[in-house]
Amino acid sequence: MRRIGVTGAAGRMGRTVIETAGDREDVAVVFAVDATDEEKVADKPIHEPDDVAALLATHEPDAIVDFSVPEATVAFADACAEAGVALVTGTTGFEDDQLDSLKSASEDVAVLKAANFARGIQALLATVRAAAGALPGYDVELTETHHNKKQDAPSGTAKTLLEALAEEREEDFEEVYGREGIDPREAGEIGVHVRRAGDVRGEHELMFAGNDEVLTLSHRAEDRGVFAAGALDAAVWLADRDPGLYTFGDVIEG
Ligand SMILES: NC(=O)C1=CN([C@@H]2O[C@H](COP(=O)(O)OP(=O)(O)OC[C@H]3O[C@@H](n4cnc5c(N)ncnc54)[C@H](OP(=O)(O)O)[C@@H]3O)[C@@H](O)[C@H]2O)C=CC1
Ligand SMILES: O=C(O)C1=N[C@H](C(=O)O)C[C@H](O)C1
Repeated sequence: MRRIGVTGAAGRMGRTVIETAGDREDVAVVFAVDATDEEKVADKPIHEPDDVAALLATHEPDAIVDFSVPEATVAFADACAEAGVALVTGTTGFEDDQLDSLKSASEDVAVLKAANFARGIQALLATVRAAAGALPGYDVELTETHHNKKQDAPSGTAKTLLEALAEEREEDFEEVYGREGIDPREAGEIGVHVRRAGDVRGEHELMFAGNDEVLTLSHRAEDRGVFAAGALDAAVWLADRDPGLYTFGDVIEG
């Protein structure tokens, strides 16, 4: 049984992590932290972000599972590094200096950062890499859709998909965000399109078009439970790892 602290616990994902953990026998939530005024989520008392160092010392968790906001994640990573506790974070929207801070923390403890904990996204990444290699010169357009409360755009997953394309595609490309007016597509562009509506959990679609054919690759998360389950799997996997920066792909590969 792995002991888990949850940060961002009162958010959409934090609540789902607590609920999902409650249905599992391999993890137990030993504390919950959020900036909210709410006193409890499920049966877990909510502690203030400033209490994290004390909570780590008192409860000695195996890992923190974090879905919060970038500046908070950086503070939690520093506290984890100080306490020798592994960190799993699904937070997205980091600036470069914040990513550097996570990298620094990973010199002291195991840190796993993933923009998407759905296993289907790992399969999509592998398929996108294969398509990018097999279809040189094809036009590529990426569309992502999320709920109307999402803060960052494009999504962390969209950025990860673009990184995978950049690694595999022979030609350099430039990302173009939406189009308007007289603005014809130029060779080497990848159009990135962001939609925000309702409570869509998360949809990503890549279109490869050329040679009189179109290949469409897409993934749709149907419930936040898929992200929570992946993050908890990652925490169980990460608990005994050496310091370093890990990906969800590392968990899937075993
Ligand atoms: N990797 C993945 O698979 C997934 C990643 N995400 C990412 O996870 C993050 C959270 O998403 P979601 O749950 O929808 O967002 P929410 O806004 O619902 O949740 C974030 C929570 O973090 C809290 N928070 C803000 N500041 C702090 C702080 N300093 N310390 C502790 N908690 C704090 C917020 O409180 P308050 O509202 O009071 O400010 C809120 O309760 C986003 O970056 C999102 O993109 C989401 C789904 C899946
Ligand atoms: O904010 C969300 O909801 C999601 N965020 C992640 C991202 O930015 O890629 C993953 C998922 O699609 C849901």
